[in-house]
Amino acid sequence: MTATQSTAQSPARPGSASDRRRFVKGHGTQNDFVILTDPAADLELTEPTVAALCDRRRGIGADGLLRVVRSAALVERGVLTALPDGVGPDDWFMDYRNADGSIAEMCGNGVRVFAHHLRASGLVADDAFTVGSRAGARPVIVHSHDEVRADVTVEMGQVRLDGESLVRIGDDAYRGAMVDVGNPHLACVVPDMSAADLAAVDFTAGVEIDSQAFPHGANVELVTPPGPVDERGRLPAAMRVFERGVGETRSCGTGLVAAGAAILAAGDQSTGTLCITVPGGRVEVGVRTDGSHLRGPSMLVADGELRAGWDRLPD
Ligand SMILES: N[C@@H](CCC[C@H](N)C(=O)O)C(=O)O
Repeated sequence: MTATQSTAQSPARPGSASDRRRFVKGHGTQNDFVILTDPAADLELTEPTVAALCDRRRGIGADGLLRVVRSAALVERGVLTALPDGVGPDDWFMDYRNADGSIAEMCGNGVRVFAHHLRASGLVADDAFTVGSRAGARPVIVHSHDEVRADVTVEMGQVRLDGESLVRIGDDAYRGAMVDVGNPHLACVVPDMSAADLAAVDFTAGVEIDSQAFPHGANVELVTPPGPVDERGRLPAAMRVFERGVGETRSCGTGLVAAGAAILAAGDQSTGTLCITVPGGRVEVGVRTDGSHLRGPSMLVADGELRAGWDRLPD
């Protein structure tokens, strides 16, 4: 990862190359991220570099990378051609990359962890603020936080359902709703599927979507039909996810919202609140006619510093 001139031997000063090698590791319901704070977009995040950093053997290991950067800096550096809808030049921008190095428009769990990091590091002093993403502005509320834990709601924007498609997983085919939550999803509510059936699905048998329906790929969710509403009026369900650019992850925030919308649509409803369990925990999803929200935990588990030249292969 090149960050202008290396200052490997000098002490860290704000904005120095050494600062830009500092990272935080965090997760939202075990969807895990490496966070790099790079306000002026000095880092050159190439696909191979991000993939190496997210690799669980060669690098730190994560489902994705979150670069913390000022929105205006991404435009100045040509990473973005223009500010996305509703994003101001001074907003902190979540520059999200999947573990394979590819860019994705949005990451719901990522926004929770990103907001927690901004708040815990003092980069933001309020509990309510806006995070920029390629899918547009994402307002957040940090209900509570300390250095390690937070409870965060993200306003996830409009959910769009647009027809149906199929996915093959091994020898089985599942039909699902094509859902746009800023990024593409195929959310399959599988009739009669129990939580035990869901746990037994083998994603390693191969996951094949229709590339004509999803020319840019898609994230795939398998979801149980909902149970009876809980004491807070929320529909409970369980979900597993196979993410574009990553593989199976233990949670996916945009996928949870897509699953929520698909569950409601399967019951001929377009609005409602759900409590969805994933392998990494549980979150609340709300779908309204004018938007949606995701509420759940964030954990920041470690701070560290990459060594200069970490990404150079041995001779
Ligand atoms: N884990 C994320 C989604 C990350 C992006 C996704 N893999 C894609 O390529 O669209 C989430 O929490 O939403």
